[in-house]
Amino acid sequence: MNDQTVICAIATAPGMGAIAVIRLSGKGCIEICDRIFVSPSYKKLVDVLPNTIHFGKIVNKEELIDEVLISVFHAPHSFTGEDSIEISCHGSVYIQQRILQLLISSGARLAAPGEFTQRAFLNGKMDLSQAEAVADLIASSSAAAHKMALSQMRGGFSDELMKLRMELLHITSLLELELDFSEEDVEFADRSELRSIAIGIDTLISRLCASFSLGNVIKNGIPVAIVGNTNVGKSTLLNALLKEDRAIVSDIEGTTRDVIEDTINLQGITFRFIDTAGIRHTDDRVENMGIERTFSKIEQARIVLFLIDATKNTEQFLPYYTQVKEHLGPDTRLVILLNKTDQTDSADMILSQITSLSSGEKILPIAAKTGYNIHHLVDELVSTINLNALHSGDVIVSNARHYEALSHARLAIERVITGLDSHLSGEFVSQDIRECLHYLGEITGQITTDEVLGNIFKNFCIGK
Ligand SMILES: Nc1nc2c(c(=O)[nH]1)N(C=O)[C@@H](CNc1ccc(C(=O)N[C@@H](CCC(=O)O)C(=O)O)cc1)CN2
Ligand SMILES: Nc1nc2c(ncn2[C@@H]2O[C@H](COP(=O)(O)OP(=O)(O)OP(=O)(O)O)[C@@H](O)[C@H]2O)c(=O)[nH]1
Repeated sequence: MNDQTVICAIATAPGMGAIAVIRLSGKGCIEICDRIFVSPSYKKLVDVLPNTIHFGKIVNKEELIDEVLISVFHAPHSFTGEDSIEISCHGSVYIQQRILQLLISSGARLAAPGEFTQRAFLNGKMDLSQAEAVADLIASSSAAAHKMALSQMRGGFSDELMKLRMELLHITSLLELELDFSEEDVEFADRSELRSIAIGIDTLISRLCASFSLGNVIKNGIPVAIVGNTNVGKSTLLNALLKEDRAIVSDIEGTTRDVIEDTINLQGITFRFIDTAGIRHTDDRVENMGIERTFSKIEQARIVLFLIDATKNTEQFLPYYTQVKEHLGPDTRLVILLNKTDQTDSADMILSQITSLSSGEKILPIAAKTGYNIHHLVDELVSTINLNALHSGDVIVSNARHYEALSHARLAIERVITGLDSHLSGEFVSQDIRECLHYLGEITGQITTDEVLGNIFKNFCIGK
């Protein structure tokens, strides 16, 4: 089933750069390169030692295209597990395209997105969850996302799944022993021992499932809705937070800074700030639609920052506050920000009024314009997310596909437990164990279909 053809692609980012890397993989790729490569000693790449680098020129018959460095890898000791070549050329877009075309006319074909990593998976260099982590690693733009992807790529999750698999196989072997002697009506398997193993598995799977809520926000950013009247200082606050940010600033693909979403890395975590329309009572239909959207953003947020203007009286507060609270999810944190405190002498008074009107939420006096207390706000935002699991090296599930498979696996193991409790025949218990194994196997790719693989790798970059 494995496609053995030689694939090629530009591995570096599209566009001009100092140097570009073109990679090839598959049996015959070294011969293909020899057709367009001339080394100063006329030595052929097929004759060089693996894991060596060679200077020379890329030519199209008599025409010189570039001076390059070529690295040679022999199967199975390469990223893909196949014979592979990397050509480092000068990073001109023209040169990159010319070399790629020469390779194609010499017998290689253009790689599909993720095809190198897909081959690494098919050749047993990594399991599917590790291959997916390669894409996450490339996409990671915060310290937390980077750490999580790296741990998954290095097999942290795979090891955990392997442990679960061994335990499940252990139960099956005990049960199957019993089945073999079923007509003798012997219970080889100590059911209470089986039960305690199954409970241990259930606990592990449940912990992995629970980690997804953290993994998901680390990967996709923590949604923070900023609500408040027009002119309370929402944009100014975003700018102040941007200044606080000493790490990389990135925009979520497909949105622009001046629209409604800004992503900001704060202390190594990505936050997704969602600016919303002001809430007020109005008969204007269009405005009401905007307000409805604000409520739905509040519902989706993990943190809601409710801005109020300290230079105005507290009448602005209560109607909003009640409405915001009505739309708050069970795990959503509300923080009240009293802004523009630099512009008034009565900030303390407003603060105590609001404290008595509210019900125990954190209220922080700030001045977005001067930067006053913004570092406290940052600490507050960061402290909402408990990163202990990440720092202690626990496996964190960040992939929706894995989460779904784990949820199914959990249902299956829970059926195993109820089955054992109700003295169900070993045959049926075994079936649920096999189902649990099946779902775990979907994560690592031991059980997979071309369709699943296609869906995973089509989202990779070309050349990866
Ligand atoms: N130039 C270049 N840089 C790169 C990669 C690459 O393929 N090429 N990588 C790729 O995406 C990443 C590094 N990952 C790699 C993983 C394994 C092997 C490899 O050759 N493995 C062999 C040999 C291991 C060994 O010598 O011990 C193997 O697993 O058998 C290469 C790169 C990031 N940087
Ligand atoms: N003195 C003072 N002025 C502020 C502060 N924060 C914002 N402002 C001013 O308040 C005005 C409105 O600020 P914006 O950040 O545009 O407010 P906004 O909530 O984004 O407004 P809309 O986009 O209309 O919803 C601007 O003139 C800001 O300079 C602050 O902390 N102190």
